Amino acid sequence: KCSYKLPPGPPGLPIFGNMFELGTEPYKKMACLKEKYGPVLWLKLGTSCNIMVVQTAEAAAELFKNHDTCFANRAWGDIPQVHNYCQASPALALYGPFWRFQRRICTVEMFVNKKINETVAIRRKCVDNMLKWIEKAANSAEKGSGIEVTRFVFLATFNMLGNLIMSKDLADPESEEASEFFNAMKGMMEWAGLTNVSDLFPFLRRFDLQSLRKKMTRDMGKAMEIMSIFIKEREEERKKGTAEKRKDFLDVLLEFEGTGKDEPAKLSEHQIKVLILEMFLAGSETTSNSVEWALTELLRHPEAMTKVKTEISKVVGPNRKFEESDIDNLSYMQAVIKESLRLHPPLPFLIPRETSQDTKFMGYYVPKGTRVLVNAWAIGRDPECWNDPMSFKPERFLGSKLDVKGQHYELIPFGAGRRMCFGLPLGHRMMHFALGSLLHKFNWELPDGVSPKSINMNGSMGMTARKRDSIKAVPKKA
Ligand code: HEM
Repeated sequence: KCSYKLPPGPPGLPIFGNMFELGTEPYKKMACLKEKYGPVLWLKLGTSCNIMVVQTAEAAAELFKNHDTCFANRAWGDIPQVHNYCQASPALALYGPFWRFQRRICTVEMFVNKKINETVAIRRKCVDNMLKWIEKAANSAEKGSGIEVTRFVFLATFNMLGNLIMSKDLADPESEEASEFFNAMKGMMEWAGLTNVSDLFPFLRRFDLQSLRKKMTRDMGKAMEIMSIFIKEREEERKKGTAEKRKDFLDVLLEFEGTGKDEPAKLSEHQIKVLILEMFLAGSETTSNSVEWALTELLRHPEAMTKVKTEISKVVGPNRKFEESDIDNLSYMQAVIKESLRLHPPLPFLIPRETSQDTKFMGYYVPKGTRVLVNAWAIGRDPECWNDPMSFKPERFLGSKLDVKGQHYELIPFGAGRRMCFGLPLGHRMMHFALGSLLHKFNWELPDGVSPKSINMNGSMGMTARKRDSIKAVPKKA
């Protein structure tokens, strides 16, 4: 096997490898290395973390078409093992029958179009609340100072998921139980997004130098404890027959009876809790960040803002609300979202995969246990694939068949292949509905003293790549 070489990469330091070379936006740094090292990059972080980075659409096509199974495992660091989370998590599951079962049940019960269409009213209610919160915040903000829009989009997305899954508003500032859950989840998202020294130097694991394991154990424990209360409440309601008529995802999971062969006979409470937590972790920040980047790009490009507003005015008009059913008729708004996802994929490396065996990839030797990152950020800005790749030009998608569904490897914000995002249909719907409603209800302006050119477009890498400075904008009633 050693007649093949490892992919090329910068030599790095002894012991530390390349860990000091990547900065706060590692996807940008890695994209710069493409020129020197080509489509596949090799990095070493600390003493134990070997990373292969796929940097071009061509290399991504090779991975997803010809090596997908061998690259279909996920890497487990120290943190996801807290409370045995990764044993029951679909996003971290090893590629196999339990993961397949989880994907099937989530898709059939939550993400097929029929199910999404049955829950329009839930998202309507959450978006209406979001618009009310924004109006209230705008009224109490200092004139011309702007509000942090993403906060409200995040709360609305969180509530959409809470209602779809458990028929509960979980980001309600007036309920102590709900806000405790919300805070615990926010903590989990923060700890999951930090680089953990224990993963780079496993011999340091027992010291937990950043206290990340401790903090994750605390916050995940809290979230699970509250979930146990929700589950108990629901079981009692079901016994008494006082549960709501609409079956939500929690009901589906509690009622599940499988064959016990390639699917479990019943789901344990732990499996139910992890599956539900995962929907929040995977679906809330990704969606609200996508809306934030899209709104930011529109504020930087007033001509695109005018076009999208004109389109919405024509299709929706002033006398009714923006509805999900309008989305299909708004080709420019769809192009705005695609263009924004091209430039700012919320998961710039997708979710890291891990090789399940030694393998040969594009002429290189890739050992078992290598972490595989697909740099969707670099691919979305590759001049080989895109004309004028750094410019925000939604028009490039008008009349084009390019989409984000994992068939066009130059545009993969939701990934591709077997491990592609299965929340795509819901995420796509929530994103368009939230952005469309924000644009329909308000005219957005930059705060006093901020010009389109002065907006800081730097990102920062946590669980997702968010804007480093959250965008502030002034909503004026349209
Ligand atoms: C704008 C919104 C979203 C974006 C950009 C996004 C992006 C992604 C990406 C890039 C992956 C990894 C794909 C890969 O490794 O090839 C992923 C996986 C996943 N996403 Fe999403 N996602 C979004 C919304 C959602 C929503 C709303 C949910 C559920 C409520 C969700 C649930 C998941 C799950 C469970 C996985 C793991 C799939 C697996 O490992 O098999 N996502 N997502």
